[in-house]
Amino acid sequence: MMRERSRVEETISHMQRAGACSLQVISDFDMTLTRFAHDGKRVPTTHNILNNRLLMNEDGTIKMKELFNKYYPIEIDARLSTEEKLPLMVEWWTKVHELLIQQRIRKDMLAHAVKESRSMLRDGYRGFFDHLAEHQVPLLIFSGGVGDILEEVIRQNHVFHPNIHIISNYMDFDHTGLLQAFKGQLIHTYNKREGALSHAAGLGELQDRNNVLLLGDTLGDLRMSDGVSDPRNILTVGFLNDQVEERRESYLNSFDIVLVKDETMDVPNAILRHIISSGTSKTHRKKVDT
Ligand SMILES: Nc1ccn([C@@H]2O[C@H](COP(=O)(O)O)[C@@H](O)[C@H]2O)c(=O)n1
Repeated sequence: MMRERSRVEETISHMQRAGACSLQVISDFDMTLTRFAHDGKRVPTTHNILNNRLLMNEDGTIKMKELFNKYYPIEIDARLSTEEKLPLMVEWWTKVHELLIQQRIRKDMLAHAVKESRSMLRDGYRGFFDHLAEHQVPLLIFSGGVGDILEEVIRQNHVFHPNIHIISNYMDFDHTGLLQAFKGQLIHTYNKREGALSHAAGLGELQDRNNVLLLGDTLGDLRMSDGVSDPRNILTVGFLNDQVEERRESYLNSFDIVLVKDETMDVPNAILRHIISSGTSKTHRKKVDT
């Protein structure tokens, strides 16, 4: 579904003329680059991958599920405003991080937990990651999930390429490899603007790339591009995975393109193929300039 077809086409056409050298991709991770569901079951988020007997005791796994069941419906509730949700999201993340710290999670078990999990990137992910890397288009992954797990998921799928930058919640381990804290400022669904301004704006590689393809699954993700300096064209794609009828209107009013219960990267891949393949490449532009 599209908001205003002609405006979307015009934006894509501007981005295509500017080509790969002007482009950056900013994406959320959980339920945007990863699938929402597979075979009728939810695919775990990075936080939920930690909810594994290898890492947590039974009491811990029960508490973590209870917290998910309490706060996730609030996160996606179309009747609540961002302002109403914000303190509750901080409460959720804080409680879960405290719980994970109490569980004394071991760093050397993380890869194993990811391997055992049902985590899955969306169909067509390889084309997405490889194409961006091949054309040296930076991919900024901006996630309220757990950075260490996120990295492991993309590593185990063999797509952790050098063009990737990650802003997320990273674990801090003590000298024996036990989780003792989370590093830096907490990132959750609805404070991505602050993260964008304090982290993304400083990434040198992103300077002069004023065309943005933004991918997200919540309205909070739209703020991920707030750190882009001098943006020219921003095309936003929203994955509407859950509570479709309740949220359809707000997604259509907020994202340029809305993908409903689409577990693939087909649409972002088609847009990227169009922008990257026929646009002005770095080498071509240099030749033209000289
Ligand atoms: N304890 C938690 C906290 C959050 N989540 C989900 O993870 C998503 C955050 O990651 P993004 O990559 O999407 O920013 C968020 O949407 C929550 O639903 C969780 O599962 N457990």
